[in-house]
Amino acid sequence: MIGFDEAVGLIAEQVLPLGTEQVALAEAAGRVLAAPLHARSAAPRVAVSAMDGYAVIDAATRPGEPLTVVGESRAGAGYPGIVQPGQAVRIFTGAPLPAGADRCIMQEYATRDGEMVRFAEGYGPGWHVRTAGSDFAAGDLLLAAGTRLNSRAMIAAAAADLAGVTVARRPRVAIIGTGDELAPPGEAHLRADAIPESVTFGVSAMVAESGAQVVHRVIGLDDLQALETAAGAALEAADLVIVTGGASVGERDFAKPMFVPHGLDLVFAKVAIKPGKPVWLGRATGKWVLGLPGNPTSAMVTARLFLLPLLARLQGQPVAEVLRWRSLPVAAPIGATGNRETFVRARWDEAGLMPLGNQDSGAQGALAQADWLIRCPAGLPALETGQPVSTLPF
Ligand SMILES: Nc1nc2c(c(=O)[nH]1)N[C@H]1C(S)=C(S)[C@@H](COP(=O)(O)OP(=O)(O)OC[C@H]3O[C@@H](n4cnc5c(N)ncnc54)[C@H](O)[C@@H]3O)O[C@H]1N2
Ligand code: MOO
Repeated sequence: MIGFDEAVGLIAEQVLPLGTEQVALAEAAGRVLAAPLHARSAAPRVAVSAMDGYAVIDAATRPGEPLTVVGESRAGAGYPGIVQPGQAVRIFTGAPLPAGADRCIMQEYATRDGEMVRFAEGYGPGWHVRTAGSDFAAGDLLLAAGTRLNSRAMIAAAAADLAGVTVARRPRVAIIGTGDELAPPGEAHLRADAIPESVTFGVSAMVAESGAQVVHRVIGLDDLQALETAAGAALEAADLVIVTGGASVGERDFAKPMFVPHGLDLVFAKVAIKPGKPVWLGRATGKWVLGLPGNPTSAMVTARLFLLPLLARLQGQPVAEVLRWRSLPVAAPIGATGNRETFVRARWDEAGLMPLGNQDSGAQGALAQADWLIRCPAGLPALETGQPVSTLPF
């Protein structure tokens, strides 16, 4: 059995990016950039107005003194002439500042009388001009390689005036849930001894949230021969196969045996953590195989701690991208930690970081509340309210 840091270290070291592809910007949301993204042109490309009002020459403008309005500048159609002393140009937010003008005065300060306009005292100190390149210059690095294109990053990528981007190939993921007791949600109540299959739903959601693609999802009975066949099909379809359940030591725990005929080569099996000790990682037919324990809370905690780093590496990101530990004060006492490093489930409420009352590794209801993990090293004495703990968003 190895420790948590050692297991993550093996993922960081051994899992390599899958490769890259070019995609249209419209298809790029959620993907990870595989190359740095530089701006094609400056933003704004020319000086523009930040307000609706009038473009003027500051040195030739005084409160109360009328100016002649000689034209208009709209976003998309600037004023073609050069503003002269005694002149103003009607201008709108985002419109190019006319040549000659250096200031925009908000229309709230303007009194218009036919072709003439006058401004009230107090229109300063803002000049309301966004100078060319004040956001970024042509060639500026806007997004580093490894950045996930979230909603904010998509704005920057589009503003760079690029039609397409180079991104990491999306990992194809197959998920196999195992267990004779599992029934599709909605059908478990129809059969004695059945329970609703929940774990692959949570794992699929996590895969999708991390930019990968679930290409194959099956539930297998505890029958080794059938599971071996299912393993073969999953390995064929995917870059990563996740198998849930059957990770423990019972006679019907087939998660590892089902991959043995496919040449399973283990990277680690069992990690000294609670929950999730039976988690394991291996390779078969050149693909990655991650085994998660069947207990739903154990499955989701180990998915957070090992699946996300694995998917990050496959998409060219460092594991630190998804394991950003943050020190926060705990809002209630935590009992002493046993001999396994423990990841306590917590939620953020009005008092702050609150450990959940239900820490059962089979919990499903409490999982929905658990939006933080608290990392407690093995042998840690009991903690009092207010003590700092190492945390990770769950
Ligand atoms: N003698 C020992 N027993 C157990 C040990 C051990 O070291 N010695 N480890 C325990 C730990 S820790 C865990 S975690 C579990 C892991 O067990 P498995 O990965 O073999 O999981 P299963 O036995 O298949 O299932 C456990 C539990 O979870 C339910 N389950 C499984 N899959 C799903 C699913 N897709 N959706 C909903 N629920 C699922 C299953 O019905 C069981 O209740 O082993 C301990 N035992
Ligand atoms: O470690 Mo198991 O994951 O406690 O239930």
